[in-house]
Amino acid sequence: MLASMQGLKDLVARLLARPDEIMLSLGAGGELLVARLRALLSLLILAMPLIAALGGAKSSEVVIGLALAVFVNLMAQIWLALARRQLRYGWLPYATGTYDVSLTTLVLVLLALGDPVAATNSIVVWCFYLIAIAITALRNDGRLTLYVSALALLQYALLVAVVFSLAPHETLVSIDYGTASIATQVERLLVILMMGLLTSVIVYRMQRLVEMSGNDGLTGLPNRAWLLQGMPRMFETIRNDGGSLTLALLDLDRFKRINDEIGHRDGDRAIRHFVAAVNEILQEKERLVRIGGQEFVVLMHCPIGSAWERLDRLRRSMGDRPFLPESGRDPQVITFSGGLAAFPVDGGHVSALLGSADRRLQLAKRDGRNRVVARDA
Ligand SMILES: Nc1nc2c(ncn2[C@@H]2O[C@H](COP(=O)(O)OP(=O)(O)OP(=O)(O)O)[C@@H](O)[C@H]2O)c(=O)[nH]1
Repeated sequence: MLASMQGLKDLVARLLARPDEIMLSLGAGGELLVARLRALLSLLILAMPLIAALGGAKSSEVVIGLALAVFVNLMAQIWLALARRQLRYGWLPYATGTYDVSLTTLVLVLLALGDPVAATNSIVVWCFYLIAIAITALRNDGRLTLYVSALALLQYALLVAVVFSLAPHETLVSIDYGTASIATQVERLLVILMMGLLTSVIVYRMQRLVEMSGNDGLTGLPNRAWLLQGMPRMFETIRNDGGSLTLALLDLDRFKRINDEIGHRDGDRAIRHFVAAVNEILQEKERLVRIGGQEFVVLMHCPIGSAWERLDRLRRSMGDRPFLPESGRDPQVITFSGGLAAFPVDGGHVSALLGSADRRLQLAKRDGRNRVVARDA
């Protein structure tokens, strides 16, 4: 019971939180997918007034239908152009979500002008509320799903209230659409609510999976997958806003020997001991990433000279904080070697920067380990 309450609290907290950069970047990809889908579906809408004309609809209805279809296509192209700019516009998913829901309401209002029951009993148009909510799952943002669901509930409830209070009682029976009943409308509102809750759970689950695939189980640190996804964005921010970035590649020295001496379990704890020490020197927005067994990357927002000074100070301090194995074996001093590379001087993309840092790490190892190298020999 306590565990399920905790799970629920976690779900709500996560849905209301701002997604991190990786999640937002995946969401921007989802926004582009939605925009492409919308553009494709809008083309199909163009065919509807033409089919209606062939079926003998009134010319005024065909003209209104055609004008609406052209408007929908124009908007779809505008949303597509904006979505192509990826993360540039944080408000875009909210604008497109509002548009999708409001367009559905608008079409229902237009239907209501001809036949009030069409607004309350139409199945096809009403389903677009559910589609608008479902496609928010592709944006990886719980706040967006909650917002679009609440908007759909509110707009549809208002529409129904207006139809029932303004339309004369005898018009609430239609040959084409049947009878408008309050009970059916309450059911429809419940279905919208259920779709909102279901989509929220899908977003929560997707966020958890993305997080798990980008995190290391032993230390909880981001992993190589996270690094490869997150770094291009970090480069872009530095190119646009300025600032310094130094990548440090750190590798524990002779860790095989330490493992042999204290055992694998204590070896794991020694890795966490090292991670805690590095975390202490990190400043805001700097990240430590575990890219391999005993290999780590530190992303530091400072010039390479100060990065070297900070890491070398850490290296020297490791002797003052030996690791105490649980097995009762002798305390172990954990040392590391490091290679540093500055963006963009030593590399303008991930593999070039990692390559420069690795070259310098190998120099540190070759020169006896327990040292940090920031220049090629
Ligand atoms: N306990 C533990 N050991 C690990 C983990 N990942 C890698 N290792 C060990 O780390 C050791 C790395 O050994 P090597 O690559 O030979 O390097 P090294 O002994 O550190 O020597 P140098 O890097 O040359 O200083 C291996 O014995 C791995 O088993 C882990 O998650 N836990």
